[in-house]
Amino acid sequence: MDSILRIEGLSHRYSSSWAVRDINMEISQNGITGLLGSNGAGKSTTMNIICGVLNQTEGSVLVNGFDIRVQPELAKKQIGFLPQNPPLYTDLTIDEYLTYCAELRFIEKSKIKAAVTEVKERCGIAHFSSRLIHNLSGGYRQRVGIAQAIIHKPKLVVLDEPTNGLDPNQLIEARKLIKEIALDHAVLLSSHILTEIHLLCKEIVMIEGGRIVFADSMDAFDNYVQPNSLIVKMENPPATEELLKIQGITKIEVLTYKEIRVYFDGDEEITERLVAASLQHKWQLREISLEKSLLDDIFKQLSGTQTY
Ligand SMILES: Nc1ncnc2c1ncn2[C@@H]1O[C@H](COP(=O)(O)OP(=O)(O)OP(=O)(O)O)[C@@H](O)[C@H]1O
Repeated sequence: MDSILRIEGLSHRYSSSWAVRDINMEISQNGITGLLGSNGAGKSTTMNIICGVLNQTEGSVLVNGFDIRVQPELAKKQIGFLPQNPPLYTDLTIDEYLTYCAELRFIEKSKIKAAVTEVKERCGIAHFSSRLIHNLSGGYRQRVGIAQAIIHKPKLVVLDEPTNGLDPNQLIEARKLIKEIALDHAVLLSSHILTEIHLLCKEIVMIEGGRIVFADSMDAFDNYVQPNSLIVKMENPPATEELLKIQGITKIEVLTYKEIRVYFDGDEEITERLVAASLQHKWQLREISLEKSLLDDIFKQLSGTQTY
């Protein structure tokens, strides 16, 4: 794989307890990779190490080929980081703050103004250029945080719970912005919310108790947690035996007169077969919904009961 980030055998211990244990992962040059895990799973620790904010106890992190411990300056040039608590100077205006960030990133003096203008446009904050950051809403502060993370055009953008605490409208806007950024950057994003990762990411790395419990494409994750039951509502439901004749259906549970739970194995083409049978026999199908596993169940399933 053409990777921008390669992590090998990464472990970290705070005083006596291990927060992260033997993390191995690789992410490619573009697209969004989601780091999913419940609170305390080790997401921030991993991200802080990737970005050189924290020195790991064991293992290595290579960013675009540069080891964050051996060549920290070169490695950090490749990274833009939005930590869980955005490092904003709230007494500065957006312009002042982003100019300062550009200087910290060693952007050439003559190019700073253009870089600030470009990033403000991209993050939709240009109209608030002279507003003090403490007078911005949470959503706009987050945009400023993202702006400082991409001002130097890093290859890898690391966003630690970037959508946390945003209201529904801000959430939609933030997702849009992150997707847009991923068009020309590799993005690693953490969240404890499966839906968030699902909506945004093409790859998913799930950690629990400091260890990776699942790492693959979002499609593979979907297959892994593939529901094997459907709720079906029909005006004129047939007898259970009729439904069991449909290929793939393994069990029927009658919930109410017009509502049944259908268990199936194999792929989701079962929905097409059900629709076709309903049309043919005039069962008057009104609704079909796949039953998705709850995140808690998936966590339990993936993390097992391992203790260490
Ligand atoms: N500075 C610290 N000193 C001691 N233990 C810490 C420190 N920071 C984190 N931990 C512990 O390390 C483990 C992993 O924490 P981490 O913050 O990386 O998890 P997280 O997945 O980011 O969770 P959250 O979403 O709640 O921030 C937790 O058990 C946490 O209590």
